[in-house]
Amino acid sequence: MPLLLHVQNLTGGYHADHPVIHDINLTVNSGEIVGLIGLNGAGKSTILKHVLGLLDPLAGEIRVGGLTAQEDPVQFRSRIAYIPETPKLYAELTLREHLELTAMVWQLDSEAYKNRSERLLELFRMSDVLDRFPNSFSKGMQQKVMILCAFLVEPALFIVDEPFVGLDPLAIRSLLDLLLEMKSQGSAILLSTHILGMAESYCDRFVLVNSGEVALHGKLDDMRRQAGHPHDTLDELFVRVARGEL
Ligand SMILES: Nc1ncnc2c1ncn2[C@@H]1O[C@H](COP(=O)(O)OP(=O)(O)OP(=O)(O)O)[C@@H](O)[C@H]1O
Repeated sequence: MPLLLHVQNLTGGYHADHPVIHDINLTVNSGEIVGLIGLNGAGKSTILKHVLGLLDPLAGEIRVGGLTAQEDPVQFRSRIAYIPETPKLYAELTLREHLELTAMVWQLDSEAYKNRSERLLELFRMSDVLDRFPNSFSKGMQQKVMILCAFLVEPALFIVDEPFVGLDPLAIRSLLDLLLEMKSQGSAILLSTHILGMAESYCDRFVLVNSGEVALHGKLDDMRRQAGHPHDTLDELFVRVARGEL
């Protein structure tokens, strides 16, 4: 499996004199879902912001398909679609215009746009609100706009930050099915979530961060071995790390 995302010795944060993540190493291969998990404030979103190129590393390096954001910001960014924790929408654009703008920026051809958008709108039951403005949408519907835009692009790398909050069970199922579909088509997916049962079922590997550092990583069995608790669930390992037992 080709290496898609390579984060090497990343130290970073919001102020040069106050790093909040330290010496982070993680990889995501093509065709793989990696779960990024940790307590509130552990540093997950900060890692994701660095991967997206929204923050500059204080030390270390991030490569997507072999390229850093500094070498070629446009190419770097074009390989990534991001589903943020909180929907970020344009109040003055309808759902249709959000989709059209996304297609334009990512230079989708009209056939791919038509096929993908029709399927996604139907899957997430949003066809009827195509010409409405998102500020009239519920929170879950707003989250769906972000999801539709990301899956429209079908990028090499998906960055997904706590996407399940506010979604109804049908939408959660559709999102998980789509992530599995993208994975089988060769996309790499880095998924941050607090829903550990879901992470355990869907992720191939994990990176468990605690206080800005990687505490455990690998497949569930690797982490059990690192922790010395061969029968733990992901949830039990998480609690041990959070309590400072490991
Ligand atoms: N915009 C910001 N400016 C300064 N510090 C920040 C900012 N955002 C987050 N932090 C700090 O960075 C640290 C890591 O926060 P981060 O948002 O990465 O955690 P998280 O693991 O994503 O948490 P959560 O599960 O609550 O989303 C925390 O100490 C937080 O206070």
